[in-house]
Amino acid sequence: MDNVTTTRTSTRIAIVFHSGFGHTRRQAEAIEAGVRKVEGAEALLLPVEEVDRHWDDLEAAQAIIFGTPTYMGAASAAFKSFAEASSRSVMARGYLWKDKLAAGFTNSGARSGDKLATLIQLTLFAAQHGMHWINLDLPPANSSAQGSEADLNRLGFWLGAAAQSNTDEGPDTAPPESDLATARHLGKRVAEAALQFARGRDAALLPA
Ligand SMILES: Cc1cc2nc3c(=O)[nH]c(=O)nc-3n(C[C@H](O)[C@H](O)[C@H](O)COP(=O)(O)O)c2cc1C
Repeated sequence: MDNVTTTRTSTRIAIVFHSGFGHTRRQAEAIEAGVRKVEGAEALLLPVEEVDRHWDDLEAAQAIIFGTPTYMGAASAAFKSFAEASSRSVMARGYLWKDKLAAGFTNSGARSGDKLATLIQLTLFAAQHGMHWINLDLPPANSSAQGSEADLNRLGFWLGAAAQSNTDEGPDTAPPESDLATARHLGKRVAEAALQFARGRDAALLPA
């Protein structure tokens, strides 16, 4: 049974992710929920294990949001495998992702957990494909006496959405709601930007 879900509308946002134990999948599903909030946006939730049957669907997307757990201070081996496969299936066939929008998210056991290294890795991956990176656009929170664990962007990242899952909790309770809300924010932001780009491109193609 195919594990891919889609919602039908016009501008497609693909979410390509790996999750070894289900925590990063929760974050990916929150990103998808954020995309679905935007009228005119279509979400494609795609585990890296199924990418081989969906390269064409990725080519048809206006934006691709990349997600991976942070393992050993970097993207997981399964995500890296997908990234390397894109060299043959996307770059070598004519830089098929050039000028698409890109964004990223990661989840780990520790609060920092060296997640920034993973987000930078995702940014470089997108840049190698000639994509335009969309950042998180949320002020860093939980950094004052008034702050709390319930704050959006409680972990204080700028480059993408971060989540932290206690290592003794399963994906039913981790990551916490604040990190899922942060992920929903990123999904919505990317979908809005993708619609702006798509409409701008359409307008630019009209005769003057
Ligand atoms: C091989 C391995 C390496 C890990 N390395 C890190 C790490 O560098 N930093 C960290 O904070 N957590 C690390 N963790 C913890 C995971 O990031 C954490 O359990 C995460 O929630 C797993 O997400 P998943 O359920 O989507 O696989 C590691 C876990 C594994 C299995």
